[in-house]
Amino acid sequence: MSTKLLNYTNQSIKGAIQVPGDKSISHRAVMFASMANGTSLITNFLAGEDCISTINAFRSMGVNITQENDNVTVNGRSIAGLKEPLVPINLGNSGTTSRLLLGILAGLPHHFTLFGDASLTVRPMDRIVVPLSLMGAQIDGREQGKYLPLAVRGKELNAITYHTPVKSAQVKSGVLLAGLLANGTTVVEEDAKTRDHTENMLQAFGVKLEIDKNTVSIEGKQQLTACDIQVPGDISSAAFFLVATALAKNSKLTIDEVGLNPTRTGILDVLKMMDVDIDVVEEKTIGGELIGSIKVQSSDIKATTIEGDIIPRIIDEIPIIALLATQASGKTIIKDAEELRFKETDRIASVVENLKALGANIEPTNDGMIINGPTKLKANKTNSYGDHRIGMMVAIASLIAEGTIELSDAACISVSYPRFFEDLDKLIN
Ligand SMILES: O=C(O)C1=C[C@@H](OP(=O)(O)O)[C@@H](O)[C@H](O)C1
Ligand SMILES: C=C(OP(=O)(O)O)C(=O)O
Repeated sequence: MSTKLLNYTNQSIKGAIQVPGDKSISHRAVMFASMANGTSLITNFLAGEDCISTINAFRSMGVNITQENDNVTVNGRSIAGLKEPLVPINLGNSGTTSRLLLGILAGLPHHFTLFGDASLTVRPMDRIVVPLSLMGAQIDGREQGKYLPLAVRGKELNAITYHTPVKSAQVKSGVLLAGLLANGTTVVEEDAKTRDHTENMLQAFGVKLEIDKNTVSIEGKQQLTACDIQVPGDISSAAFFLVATALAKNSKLTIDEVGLNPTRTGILDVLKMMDVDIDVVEEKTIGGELIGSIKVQSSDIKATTIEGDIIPRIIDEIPIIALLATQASGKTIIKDAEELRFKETDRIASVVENLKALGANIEPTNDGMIINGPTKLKANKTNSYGDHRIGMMVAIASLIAEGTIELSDAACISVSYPRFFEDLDKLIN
């Protein structure tokens, strides 16, 4: 296991940066291009481990995909042309690959076996297996298909109307993709709007959808037509440097070409609520995705309460928001975020354990955490437990913690941000 020593104490962040491509959009680009007729070019693809798992899954179904750094060319085979893989599909660490792919495989006339790493194997799959079974899917695994490994025997599927009990873009997307292969019109309703990259990109590939507030309808048996995709920078990766700059002394940073899809920009709302000095410029829309730049500088931070419908819009940013809250004046309360318990780690437990080890005043609750600040942080032993976002949060904590932090399992950061430390080192002076 890789241990990294982190000593960035009192460094400033300065300059301009473009973060790597968006993870959610990169996954979908490979999936939809593989299912399309024709050749699609994906630029600024995130070559992180999770998205490579998606590429490998479609290669095993006979799709010719060439990847050179962040350029990916996909020779789509059409949905009907996807072949039965001869080997089990390894989903690695990727929840997104698992839930979306299950939606596609459930309706193909083949047999599939799927497995993942130790973390993915204990993440819930019943949230997608249950609605797919209602559509006629045959999926089996431990505890009625609650967990990987799973066996899928593809079937003719029928449309459903499904109200998602969890606020999850992965569930919404998996059901919509099954709906694309099914007979009839599938409708997915959600209580709060989750990220809508599936809806945006399916339309770019020529699929017709109806969207009415938090309800999406898709008619089955539509074909996808190849489409070039330019992936915007990942705001979830940018979030680490936004918070780093707000926390570090004499710091000023511009992040260019970053995705500003409103279903993803909850972090910008939270930064404003906490008095962080940021300025956002919206520049263009490509493939239904808004792109622009964000400027941020060192700030005096104020505590806040974060709850309700904003949670799905910041779900992956909560670990780094928790670090910011340790330096805010007052009590920050994060609630309605029980979904954090089902990520690469139980992120309520792993955030609290690591920030406590660094001296923060933070307590877990059932559905979030309470943080009292500001507290001076001090180096200690920390552990990502294989969770990329926990690893990056600890690395950013090192800018304000006194001494050298020891981070166990730092290598997992390459799941979503392989060049994270190179970028951090470039910005420090
Ligand atoms: O659809 C997606 O690309 C994602 C949805 C979210 O998961 P949930 O749908 O489980 O909330 C998010 O945490 C994950 O990083 C990516
Ligand atoms: C939760 C995440 O990803 P996934 O669910 O795809 O593993 C994440 O990237 O923080």
